[in-house]
Amino acid sequence: MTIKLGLIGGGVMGEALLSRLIDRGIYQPSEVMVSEPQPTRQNYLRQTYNVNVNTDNCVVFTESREVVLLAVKPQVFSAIAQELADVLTTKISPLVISILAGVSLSQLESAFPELPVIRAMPNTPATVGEGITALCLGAYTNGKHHKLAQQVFSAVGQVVDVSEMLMDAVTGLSGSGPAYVALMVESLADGGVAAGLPRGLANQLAVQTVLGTAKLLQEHKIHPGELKDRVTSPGGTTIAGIAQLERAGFRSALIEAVKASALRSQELGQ
Ligand SMILES: NC(=O)C1=CN([C@@H]2O[C@H](COP(=O)(O)OP(=O)(O)OC[C@H]3O[C@@H](n4cnc5c(N)ncnc54)[C@H](OP(=O)(O)O)[C@@H]3O)[C@@H](O)[C@H]2O)C=CC1
Ligand SMILES: O=C(O)[C@@H]1CCC=N1
Repeated sequence: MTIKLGLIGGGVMGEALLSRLIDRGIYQPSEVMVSEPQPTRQNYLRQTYNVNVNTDNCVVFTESREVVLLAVKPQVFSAIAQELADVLTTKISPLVISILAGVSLSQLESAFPELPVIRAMPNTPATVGEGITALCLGAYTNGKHHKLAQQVFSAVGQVVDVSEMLMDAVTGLSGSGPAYVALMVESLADGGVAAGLPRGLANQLAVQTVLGTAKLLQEHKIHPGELKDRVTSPGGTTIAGIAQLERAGFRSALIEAVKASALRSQELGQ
């Protein structure tokens, strides 16, 4: 069977994308080859997804006919680029898609000269098809490459095209954002426990509150401020809670978190 998708790095994000792409039938397991250094992880990926697994990134690259997805840490990017340098050819090349935080199109195009590359920033809700991925296209891509990337990432959620100057900000917001939301859910549940709720019920209330609020904002397309006003009765419970959040600098903390993450993304690309 021809390998269509090569995945270099089958960690958290690589697996999130892999699981959904296979589940949706975008790629058959036999059409996928993953490279991973650790034998335990290799066995896990082979057994869980029935995909081909290899330790040699060059084999994964040369065998892949459609897409090579780079999903390693940005810190190992140059080592991988050096490894692959010998097998690069402009004759038949897969589309290279990098999801590495901070690594720029110009760095990708220096590593893969004259090859079609796309810089993408997905997020972990991709695992359940509720991700959002920002794409920016390299100079050697064409409409077919763009369509292919859209097909891959629309299988795991929404897709937006952005100019590269926005990619660090996207990383700070939607790339890292699931961690901030998870922290908020955990804290809401802790608050519920502090107020006397059993842990299981507190977790359920916290998760569903965040999920339902997001769905309401999305489906009714209302401004978050308006929704806040709808919940806030005069002299009621919510305004007492909001006053406390404002005292603790809640909004500012989130703004600064997104800015710090965007800055770190910029640093990782230097
Ligand atoms: N996690 C997230 O929410 C998101 C991550 N990203 C980006 O995705 C990339 C991967 O992140 P994440 O999945 O969290 O990280 P992980 O560490 O979970 O995954 C990276 C994987 O690559 C493997 N690896 C290390 N060296 C090599 C190598 N030389 N060849 C092949 N595989 C190798 C690692 O193995 P080992 O552990 O043994 O070193 C690991 O399994 C990062 O660049 C990150 O910026 C983008 C969006 C969201
Ligand atoms: O924390 C990180 O660096 C990666 C990039 C976006 C989400 N996780």
